[in-house]
Amino acid sequence: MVILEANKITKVYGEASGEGATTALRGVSLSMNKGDFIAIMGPSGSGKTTLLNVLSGIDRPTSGEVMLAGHFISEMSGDDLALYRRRQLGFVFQEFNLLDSLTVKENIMLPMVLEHKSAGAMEEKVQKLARLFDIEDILHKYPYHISGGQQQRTAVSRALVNEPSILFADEPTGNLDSKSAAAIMECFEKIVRDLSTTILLVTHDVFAASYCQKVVFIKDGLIHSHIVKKGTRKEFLNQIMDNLAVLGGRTHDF
Ligand SMILES: Nc1ncnc2c1ncn2[C@@H]1O[C@H](COP(=O)(O)OP(=O)(O)OP(=O)(O)O)[C@@H](O)[C@H]1O
Repeated sequence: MVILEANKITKVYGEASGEGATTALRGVSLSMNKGDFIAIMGPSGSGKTTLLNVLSGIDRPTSGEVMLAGHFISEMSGDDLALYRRRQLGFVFQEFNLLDSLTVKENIMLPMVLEHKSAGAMEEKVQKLARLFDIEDILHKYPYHISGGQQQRTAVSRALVNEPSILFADEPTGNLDSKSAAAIMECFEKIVRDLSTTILLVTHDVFAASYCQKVVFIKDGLIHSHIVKKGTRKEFLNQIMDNLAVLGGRTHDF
């Protein structure tokens, strides 16, 4: 089942004919099926975040179409799109973006509260996600009393609470130590395997990308190449490094 279909996406920031115009995407096409787990990698400034923002309706393409779960989001009005994003899409960012005045449990429930779900349904959902992400013991705590890894696992639970068609993650391990990063990526693997969640993530982190099924490399606003995991995660990690070396740029650009 096709979840995401992007066709010849371009994105120009500023007046297209003006002096300050920047062409961030030059005709990107991408397709994802239910249960796909894909990372986008590329040098700094290659257009990764722009692509994620356009595919998820945070930003609009200059030209091209984006279809998400059967809807052409590039044609939706602002209000419809905002509602669609809230109901159908999940987001995780480098900054955990939790509300400090709410407990872990209340943070996770928030998207369900906005949808006026019943108390029983919310409780059941929170318990299920808390078990899955090993945060059952901290549900009553506030974000500033838990670790970065626990905050990100809370943020992922919140992103999944309304059962989104797809989860978009921009540098989800960017603020985490390697152990917490591994925990998050293992959570992603688990939800892809057990719940058939569809995940698209942007990352500089080769280790994080090695958990994905496929890595798409972009350079100068165009898809340069892609690789699909066939062997072990370690083998895939080495393959990703080789591809990044071919892509060019300094190692710390990735
Ligand atoms: N709001 C904006 N206005 C103008 N130009 C922008 C804007 N956002 C991004 N750009 C430009 O578009 C290009 C692609 O940027 P983008 O942030 O998508 O790259 P990236 O691959 O995510 O980079 P990084 O890895 O450094 O986060 C860059 O040249 C950037 O300077």
